[in-house]
Amino acid sequence: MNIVEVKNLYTSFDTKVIHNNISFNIKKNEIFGILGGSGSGKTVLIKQIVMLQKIQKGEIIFLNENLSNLTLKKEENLKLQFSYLFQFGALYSFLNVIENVKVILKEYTKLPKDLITKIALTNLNMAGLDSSSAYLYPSQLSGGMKKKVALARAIANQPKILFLDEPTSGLDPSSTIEFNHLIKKLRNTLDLTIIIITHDLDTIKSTLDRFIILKDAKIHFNGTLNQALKSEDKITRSFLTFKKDSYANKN
Ligand SMILES: Nc1ncnc2c1ncn2[C@@H]1O[C@H](COP(=O)(O)OP(=O)(O)OP(=O)(O)O)[C@@H](O)[C@H]1O
Repeated sequence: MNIVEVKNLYTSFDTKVIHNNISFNIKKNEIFGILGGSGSGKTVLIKQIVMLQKIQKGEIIFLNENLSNLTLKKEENLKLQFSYLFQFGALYSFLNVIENVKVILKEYTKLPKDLITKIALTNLNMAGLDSSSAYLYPSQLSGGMKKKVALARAIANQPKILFLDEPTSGLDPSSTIEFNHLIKKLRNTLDLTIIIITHDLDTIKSTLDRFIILKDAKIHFNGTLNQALKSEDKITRSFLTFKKDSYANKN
């Protein structure tokens, strides 16, 4: 089953074409990667799928709904089905960890306070944090812990789909590996479909089921890691190596 179908999507700003009739699908339960150099249109693409940016030409079918002709009610309904973790997914600095998670539960549910606290703690545990971190403030957390709190918040409203924009940026290699494990675990335990914008080699190699590479406003590659590893195309391969001057790392 397809969760997202992008059909002949065309996007331009002024005279610059960002997506030139691109088409691809994202399947249920996939961990799907969107790769591409800086400015290749990855964030715009995700923003169009999550209805934060207008579709200019072409179609996006999201959970069987055509985003170009949604009623307000359908749009509201769709928005309940996913979470979007922004690139610098900031926490509220004036709220402690558990309050940061509770914000979402208070907004989306009418559950009693003690149950909200229990659910928030469960979400924190699922995101790899134990209850001893629950009453710390963001300024007292490491970068990796902040990402986990943001992830706990993103899963609090029980989404079916999670969009992550460069979730491991700024993390050291071991925190990156830990975060990638967590993403896979969450996909399995919560039956999620996860869509990730990433440049991270560990994420590409260990976490993604399939990915696309955007280049020159087109889909340059669409396939699995194994298919990419067999490819002789230089650009595709540059996303699989750490070479300092590679296309993927020019950012
Ligand atoms: N609302 C907008 N108006 C005009 N131009 C825009 C708008 N949004 C994005 N762009 C331009 O579209 C291009 C693609 O932007 P986008 O943010 O999708 O790139 P990206 O692939 O996510 O890059 P990065 O990896 O650097 O985050 C960029 O040239 C950007 O300046």
